[in-house]
Amino acid sequence: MSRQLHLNAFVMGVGHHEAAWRHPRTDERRLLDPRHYIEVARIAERGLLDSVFFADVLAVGPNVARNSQQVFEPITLLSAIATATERIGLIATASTSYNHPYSLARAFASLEHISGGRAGWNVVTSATRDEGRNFGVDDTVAHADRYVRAEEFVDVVTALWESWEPDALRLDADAATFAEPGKVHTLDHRGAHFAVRGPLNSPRSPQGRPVLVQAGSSEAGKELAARIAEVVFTAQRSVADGVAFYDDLKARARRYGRGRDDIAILPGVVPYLADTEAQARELEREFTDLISPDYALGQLSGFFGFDLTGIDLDDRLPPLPAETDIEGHKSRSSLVRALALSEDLTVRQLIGRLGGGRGHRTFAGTPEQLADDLIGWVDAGAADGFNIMPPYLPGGLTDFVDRVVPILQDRGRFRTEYSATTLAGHYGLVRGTADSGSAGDRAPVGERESVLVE
Ligand SMILES: Cc1cc2nc3c(=O)[nH]c(=O)nc-3n(C[C@H](O)[C@H](O)[C@H](O)COP(=O)(O)O)c2cc1C
Repeated sequence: MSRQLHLNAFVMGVGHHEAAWRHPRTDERRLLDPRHYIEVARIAERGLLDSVFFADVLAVGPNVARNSQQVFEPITLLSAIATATERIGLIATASTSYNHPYSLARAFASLEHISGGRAGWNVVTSATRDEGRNFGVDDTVAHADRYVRAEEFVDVVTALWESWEPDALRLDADAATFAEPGKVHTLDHRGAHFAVRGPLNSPRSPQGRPVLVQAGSSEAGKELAARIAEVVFTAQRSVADGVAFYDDLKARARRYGRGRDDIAILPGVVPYLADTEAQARELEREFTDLISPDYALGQLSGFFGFDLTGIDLDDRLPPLPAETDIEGHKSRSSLVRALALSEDLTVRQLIGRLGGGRGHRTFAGTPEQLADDLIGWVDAGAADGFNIMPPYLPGGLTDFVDRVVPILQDRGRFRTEYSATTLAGHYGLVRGTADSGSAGDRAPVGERESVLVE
């Protein structure tokens, strides 16, 4: 049977295009309205998508005057969405650089319980200097150091999630037994960055633990993904690049003893859909025309850690730091540079091309053409599915769900009903919840001094 696609809706404000909030197809007042995000998640659920996903950055974006900002903290927002949806997976971004594993493990465990096993964590290391400055860090933290901390952070969080054995919770009021102490374990973790005793003050969750997602494509990012990620978001612009990334990541995962189906790889795509290709291109142009160059140059400067504001828009990019010298978004800086060089773009043309998805691939065409394209990528071995990034919301997602999903279904490439209740189930992840972890080696709570719980 042909491979089924996995589809995630990447939700950003009133759309991914940086000028979406200024386009008549959106209502910018809805940016601050939780009902907008609930509506978007319900549209995605109506389309039987695997999940919705929210990104997060811990600082105001490059130009607060010129661009709409992400206003809600994702776990908080997804907790509201969880109560208004039934089946769709809920993926939140959270930083390993500016959080603590215990509190983050607890927040995600709460989302797990609130949603009935639909939570996922997009693990990011927070690449920008402005984020550090909000947490007492003045200088950019070295890329390698961020990933070393991330590796330990994820291990501690995972161990906390697994600190309760699946059947530890008894809830037996007659026997006055809330939980079986012998099945709730400490970690006694002492590492380079964290000392965490555990256990987590939240029982094992419905899907065992949240799904781990990763989206960094540098060497260190791919290594982390290969070891721990179950879903990978990535920005690949051509089938050839997609195949190279896909094969590389699956081969790395094999070295960690993981199978090909243990990781779903989802490149991003920003779809402009219309009845004809010409109309779709015209729609894309309408958005491009609304770009504010001063905002776009701020964002471009952020990718390279190099001030490009004030550059002549009709010039080519000046010589820029190499990926090896960039401590921020390594992989995205390489992608943007390659795009500019390969097509000999002026800065004006480059920011036009980046406006829709910050370097992610854009697609302008008919629903049929997009369905063909997506299936083509999967059949070429470049993807297991896609991160759908509507340029405007909710309309861009409605069009995808109403016009592209049915074509994928007719071709037998997408589910016609949910067969699972958990996020891991939607992605077909086989994980041994009952036997995962080596909790048995750790000290049961009953053998420790008692903790006064208030
Ligand atoms: C689809 C997608 C979503 C991302 N979302 C976030 C995000 O919400 N917050 C963030 O700090 N980085 C985000 N990133 C960036 C990566 O997680 C990573 O930090 C960045 O690519 C730099 O990592 P690298 O140097 O390993 O490539 C995202 C990347 C992709 C492809």
